[in-house]
Amino acid sequence: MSLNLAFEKQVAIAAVRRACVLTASVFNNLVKNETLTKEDASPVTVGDFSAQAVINTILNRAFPDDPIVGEEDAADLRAESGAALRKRIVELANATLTAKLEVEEKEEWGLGPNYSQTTEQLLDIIDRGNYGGGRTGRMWTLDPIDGTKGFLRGEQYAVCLSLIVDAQVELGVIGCPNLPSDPSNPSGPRGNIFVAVRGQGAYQLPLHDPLSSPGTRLAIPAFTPENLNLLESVEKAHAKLSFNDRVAELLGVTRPPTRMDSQAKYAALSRGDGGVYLRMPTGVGYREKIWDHAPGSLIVEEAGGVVTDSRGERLDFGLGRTLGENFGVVAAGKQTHAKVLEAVKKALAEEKGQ
Ligand SMILES: Nc1ncnc2c1ncn2[C@@H]1O[C@H](COP(=O)(O)O)[C@@H](O)[C@H]1OP(=O)(O)O
Ligand SMILES: [Mg+2]
Ligand SMILES: [Mg+2]
Ligand SMILES: [Mg+2]
Repeated sequence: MSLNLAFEKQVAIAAVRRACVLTASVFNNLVKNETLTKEDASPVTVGDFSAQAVINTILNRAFPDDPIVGEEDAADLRAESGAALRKRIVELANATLTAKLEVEEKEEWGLGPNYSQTTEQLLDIIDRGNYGGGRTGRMWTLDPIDGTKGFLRGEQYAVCLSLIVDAQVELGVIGCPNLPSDPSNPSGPRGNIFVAVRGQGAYQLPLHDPLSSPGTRLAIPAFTPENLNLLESVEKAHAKLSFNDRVAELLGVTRPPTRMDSQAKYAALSRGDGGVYLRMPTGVGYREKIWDHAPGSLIVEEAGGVVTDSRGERLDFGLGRTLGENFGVVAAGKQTHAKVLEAVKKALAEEKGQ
């Protein structure tokens, strides 16, 4: 049975939209113009912390009892050495929170000109993201900037928020400020929000139009080997790309992979802009974090896809802040997924035989 999460969805979209405006301005002011000196913090750190402060403020006001599993914590900001960074983050978070209300937003969420926060309040609110996760109850997951390397390159990154209830993702929202609205027109308008509520479908909305809900419904198309391609990380340290090449070969894929940073890969897959998202561990013991997969996996499922690990098992969001032992991620449309899983198992067996 689908939960009625209309209010949660409205709040989550508004929170992600505000954070996307913030991160885009950090990029334009601090990254592109290189106004941060070497002694200053990295722009991505400024963006991460202030975006988490903004989203946590809104969640805390709208859902005061809900815990949040967020990527960042304020320990470094509280240190004496964090003074310059702290000042920048407070300025940026307050500028974002006090901006005028959009039609779908409410003052009760701590938004608008009357809601400037103190430094202490903002540090505490960043630390509202320190929940350890678990199997029962409601919790939000937040990655304020996912794909930090892509963010710095001016390429893909994502602001990622989800609501998990009893270890099942029920709501997912991903903001992709740099993703083209129409994949067939890559130089056309950019900036989209992807949203899904379990049982209610997945949708794409333009980032800059707060009245655009519900948006365009997404459905993963069927693929043949000729038009199939893989979505994968840009960063070699994040996934085993040589393994992907072997799987593509086994599947008879001839198109080159699409390399893209962040959970924008799940968004791209959900609209058929790439047929498989394959992310196998590099073997260094890295554990995937729940905030890196929760919203994306629901959006793909609601677009008609299947998301499992390399054993064919569902991702387990009830183990804490991570997904536990890393068996990789295989995401694709229903028909494609079964074939990809078979190829993945074959490639794994080949590796073992070597
Ligand atoms: N060693 C690693 N292996 C896999 N993923 C990693 C590793 N280090 C960081 N990440 C995370 O991988 C995700 C990006 O993957 P991709 O390269 O596919 O876009 C990010 O969430 C990034 O964290 P962060 O959110 O801090 O950028
Ligand atoms: Mg991330
Ligand atoms: Mg991040
Ligand atoms: Mg990070």
